[in-house]
This record gives sequence, C-alpha cells and structure tokens, in this order.
Amino acid sequence: MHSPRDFYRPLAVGAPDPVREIPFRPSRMIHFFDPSNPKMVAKAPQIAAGVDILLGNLEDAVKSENKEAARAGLVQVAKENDFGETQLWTRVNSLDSPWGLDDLTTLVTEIGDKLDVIMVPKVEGPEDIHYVDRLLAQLEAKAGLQRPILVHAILETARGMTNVEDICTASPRMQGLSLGPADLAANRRMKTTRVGGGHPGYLVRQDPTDGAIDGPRSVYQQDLWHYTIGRMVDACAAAGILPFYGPFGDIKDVVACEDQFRNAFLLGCVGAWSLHPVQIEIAKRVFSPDPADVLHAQAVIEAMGDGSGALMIDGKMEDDASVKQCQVMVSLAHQLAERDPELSQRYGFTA
Ligand SMILES: CC(=O)SCCNC(=O)CCNC(=O)[C@H](O)C(C)(C)COP(=O)(O)OP(=O)(O)OC[C@H]1O[C@@H](n2cnc3c(N)ncnc32)[C@H](O)[C@@H]1OP(=O)(O)O
Ligand SMILES: CC(=O)C(=O)O
Ligand SMILES: [Mg+2]
Repeated sequence: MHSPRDFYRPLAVGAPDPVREIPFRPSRMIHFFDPSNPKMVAKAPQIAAGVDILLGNLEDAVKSENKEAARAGLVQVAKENDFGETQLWTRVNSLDSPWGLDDLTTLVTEIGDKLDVIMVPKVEGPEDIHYVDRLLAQLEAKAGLQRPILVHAILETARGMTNVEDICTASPRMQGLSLGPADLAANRRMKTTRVGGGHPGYLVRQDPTDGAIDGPRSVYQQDLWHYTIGRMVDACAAAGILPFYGPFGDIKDVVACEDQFRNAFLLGCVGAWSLHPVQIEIAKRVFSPDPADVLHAQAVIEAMGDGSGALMIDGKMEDDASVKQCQVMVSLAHQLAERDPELSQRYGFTA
C-alpha cells in the first residue's frame, strides 16, 4: 500500500508526472474499429473526423490469428495520421492473454505519444490496475514520453463489480469505466444471449383486476442494467473519473440503441461505444444535452442569481439543488459546443 504522499509520484524513473485531474474532453462515443481489417483502416481518418474518440480494438471481435496484424495496423494508423482534437484510444488484450504484454509494450514504445487512453478489459480488482500502472510508467520512461497515458477499465466480471470503487481509485491514471454487458452477463451466469440492451422476459406485470389472473394485464419491460450502471456511475463520480455505457450489439435496432444510450446519459454516463458507423450519430445526439433543456437550465441559473434560496418558474420550485443540476447541463453544453460549431449554434452560444 502506497502512502498518500506517493500517490502522485511517477512509478518509474524518467516517467512523466501523473495527472492530478482527469481532463474532461468531449467523449460522447468511443468508436471501435478493427485495425486488422484493411477496409476499416482505410476509413479511419474519415471516421475520426466525425467522432470524439477513435479506438483501435485488439481484444474480443479480433480473430486470434489476426492479433499481431491488428496491433501492427493500429501502429500504422497512428503513425500515418494526425487526428487533431479526436482522441486515439486502444483496447488491449486482457492481462491473462498471450497478447496483452506485447500489446502494451509495442503500442507505448511505438505510438505512445499519440495514445490518450488504454482500455483494459476484464479488470477484476485494483491489483490489475497496479500492474498496468507500473508497466506503463516503465514503458513511458523508455519511450521518453512527456505526458502519461491514462487507463480505462471495462467492468465485465462479478469480481470487477464488487471491487469497482477500489478499481476507480487504484491509480491517478484511472480515466473512466465502461460497462461490458456481454462478458458480465456470462460471468454472472445471467440467462441472456445479447450484447447489451434489455430482455422481454425481464418484466413486471400489472396485478390482476378482480382476481382474474388470465384477464388483460399490462406488462412493463424492466432495465436489466439499471443496478450495474447506477453502481458504476457512483463509483466513477466519487473518484472523479468518467463513466461510459458500453456496446449495443443489435446494430439494426437503432431505436432500442438510442433508448439504452439515453438511459445511460440520464443516469450520468458521458458516452457509449459505437460499434458501427450507424451508432455514431445516435451517440452524438443522445449524449449532447437537448437544446430545450439547455435553454431551460440557463433560465433557471439566471433567475436564481447567487444560486441560493427558492423560487417558482412555470409552477415548479427551483432551489440550490436544482440550480446545480442546471449548471451540470449548461457546462456540458459549453464543453461540447467548443468543439462542435453546429451544436454551439443550436444552443444559441454563437450567432
Ligand atoms: C462485446 C464487445 O466486446 S463489443 C466490442 C467489440 N466488437 C467490435 O469492435 C465490432 C466492431 N464492428 C464490426 O466489426 C462491424 O461493424 C460488424 C462486424 C459488426 C459488422 O460489419 P459489416 O458486416 O461489414 O457491416 P456493414 O455491412 O453494415 O458495414 C457497412 C460499411 O461500414 C463499415 N464498417 C462497419 N463497422 C465499422 C466500424 N466499426 N468502423 C468503421 N467502419 C465500419 C464496413 O466496413 C462497411 O464498409 P463498406 O461499405 O465500405 O463495405
Ligand atoms: C464490452 C465488452 O467487452 C463486453 O460486453 O463484454
Ligand atoms: Mg468483453
């Protein structure tokens, strides 16, 4: 166990100083592509221009025989392109796989100056983050990097869930968490076969009217992920890092994808994964506050003056707590608008 004094010390001689605050950058979608797929590699610059985060995926969804090609493809993409304000991330193979060590070693030494965040899958506890933390410091020192690479963990095992708070605070590198609903479902032995989203069997049924159990009764589908997302958001907010919903595998069902993303947005997530180009616009729409909400929030902030006391606007009580929610909404709108002129116009920030 480190003393609190050591928490912000570099873990290797010559490694850059850890960050004290996780920088908030627009992060509405983490767009996944397979760097072993030449078609996706060719499209990477064009896709990068329209997303907040581009992620070269080396783990699940990349065939075992393509693991080396994917790693080399990502090195090539990073070396040949300047993605400007768009963040470049990678998801490396898991720490118990034969590829994880080579992924970290190659990527940090070859393209460490281009990588913002490394996503580590199947994180089970703080010990996994400590391992990556020290290794990254050694590799950063070797590569002569000037800024530290941040770490994002995927929650996809029951043990990871039970250790979620300790994972979030395991290192100053911790940037955020994503929910991994597919592996988590398998690990929990949930009886589902989907990648995220709901299930028609997980429901609540209206009580029988007049005892007629076979009479018409409304059925309400419930959200399988409510508890998990809520717990993840609390752990992240408490640690000052960012929570993301993960993947939605039913690419064709754009309506349910939007619902799942919106639930995550309302509960506090900053973004979600896009697995296919069609999901990019959905994430952009959902994770950018609605202009009407921003307008309302601005009106409340203005009416509340120094932010204390209580008053009525359109029949609703506003006070110190509601004005804080409005400030969350407006400050997010400004952060996103800085990078998105069209959004800035829709919010009325620019003429
Ligand atoms: C549980 C988890 O771990 S989730 C995370 C891991 N999974 C992933 O990363 C999956 C990423 N996505 C993909 O691999 C693909 O989208 C697939 C396999 C799901 C579907 O791919 P396709 O069958 O090619 O879909 P589709 O035919 O609709 O693609 C249309 C075009 O978009 C391209 N495309 C599809 N997905 C992507 C992507 N993620 N990024 C960039 N381009 C893409 C295709 O290459 C195709 O290009 P073309 O018109 O030039 O031929
Ligand atoms: C996101 C992910 O890796 C999963 O759902 O398993
Ligand atoms: Mg997974």
